[in-house]
Amino acid sequence: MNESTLSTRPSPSTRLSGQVRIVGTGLLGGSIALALRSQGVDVVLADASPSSVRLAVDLGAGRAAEEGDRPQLIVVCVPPDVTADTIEAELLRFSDAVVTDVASVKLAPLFELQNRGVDLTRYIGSHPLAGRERGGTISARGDLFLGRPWVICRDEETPGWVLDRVEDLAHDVGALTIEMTPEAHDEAVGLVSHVPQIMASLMAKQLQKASDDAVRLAGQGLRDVTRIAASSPELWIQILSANSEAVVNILERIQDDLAEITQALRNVDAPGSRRAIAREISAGNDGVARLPGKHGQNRRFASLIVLIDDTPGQLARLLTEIGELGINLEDLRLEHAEGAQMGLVEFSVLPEVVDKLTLELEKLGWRIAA
Ligand SMILES: NC(=O)C1=CN([C@@H]2O[C@H](COP(=O)(O)OP(=O)(O)OC[C@H]3O[C@@H](n4cnc5c(N)ncnc54)[C@H](O)[C@@H]3O)[C@@H](O)[C@H]2O)C=CC1
Ligand SMILES: O=C(O)C(=O)Cc1ccc(O)cc1
Repeated sequence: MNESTLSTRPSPSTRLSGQVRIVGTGLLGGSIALALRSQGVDVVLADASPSSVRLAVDLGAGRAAEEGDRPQLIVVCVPPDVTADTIEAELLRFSDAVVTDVASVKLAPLFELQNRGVDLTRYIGSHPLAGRERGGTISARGDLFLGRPWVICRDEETPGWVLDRVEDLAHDVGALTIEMTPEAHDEAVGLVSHVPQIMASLMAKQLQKASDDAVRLAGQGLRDVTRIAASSPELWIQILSANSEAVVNILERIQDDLAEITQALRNVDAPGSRRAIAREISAGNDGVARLPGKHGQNRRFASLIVLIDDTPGQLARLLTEIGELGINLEDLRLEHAEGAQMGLVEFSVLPEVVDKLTLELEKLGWRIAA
């Protein structure tokens, strides 16, 4: 698709009605832009790098920003260390637009803006918990946010209409909104995103000097725990230094566990050693069972997650349409994030029909999460 073929008529279920300006057209900005364009939203693109904008336009992510644009919503998708500057500049330049950002840390940019005395009435920080280990416009994907959590950090002073616009953005790209304070957000992502990055990098670092024979034996377990080790050091130095307190607290707890298991393994036959090792592994079993989507997983079946709007009759319509396709469902689980305007329906089906079901449901206009 190119500029001339872009439709600017939103599809009927789309909530945003006006123009959206994306500042920073890399992985996150490009992905948000592609998702909004697929819903028919008018998207304008800006980036410090003109070639990044041109590539995003070529990929069908919108049109280049120009004088006279009147965005109703601006989404700042630049690296964390220039996020506050960019938010301030956008609030000044567009005096009636709502501004949000997607930086992986929420307190540091907020403090920077507050210290400068910027009026933050039209700003809400947010963070989609969706990404990839590779940045850049070329890695952008319109389905990146389907079924993923999108944290919104409002405060008591945030007007309802400002909150609505950011919730509409998350809804239109297929994400599930979760309200949190910036403090709670930074502590939570320390655990679910920032420390996992360090653990993946440290494990992958061990492979640097491993023999070719050892590396050749690598199976899925190693791949699972090291995938995000391919992430950009430039981005992560910014994220980790902006959330160092939360990260250090967790690293210290892990250090204690590492010391315990190392000690037990040093002397496996000492009384209590085996019990200590089993306790660590079994605590890990309990932890992994808490991850959403990990309950009662049945490996005999393939699973498929469909997003439904939180309106009466949606689930019934979905089930009827699957019935009409003649596909048998083995199991069904409905997840409804509190406060979200969407539900996730997870189906279990025989592995040989999952591709057909995905294809047919997409043809019927349903949104399928990755
Ligand atoms: N990479 C990931 O998986 C995720 C990243 N984030 C957050 O999203 C933000 C963007 O990250 P990515 O898209 O991964 O990075 P990226 O490197 O793919 O894209 C960043 C873009 O911002 C542009 N840029 C840099 N400084 C700028 C400035 N002053 N003004 C305008 N444009 C500027 C760059 O040219 C680049 O195109 C970061 O704040 C990051 O913390 C959030 C969720 C996931
Ligand atoms: O690739 C993945 O699975 C990630 O989890 C990427 C990621 C990186 C940074 C974020 O703030 C959120 C998500």
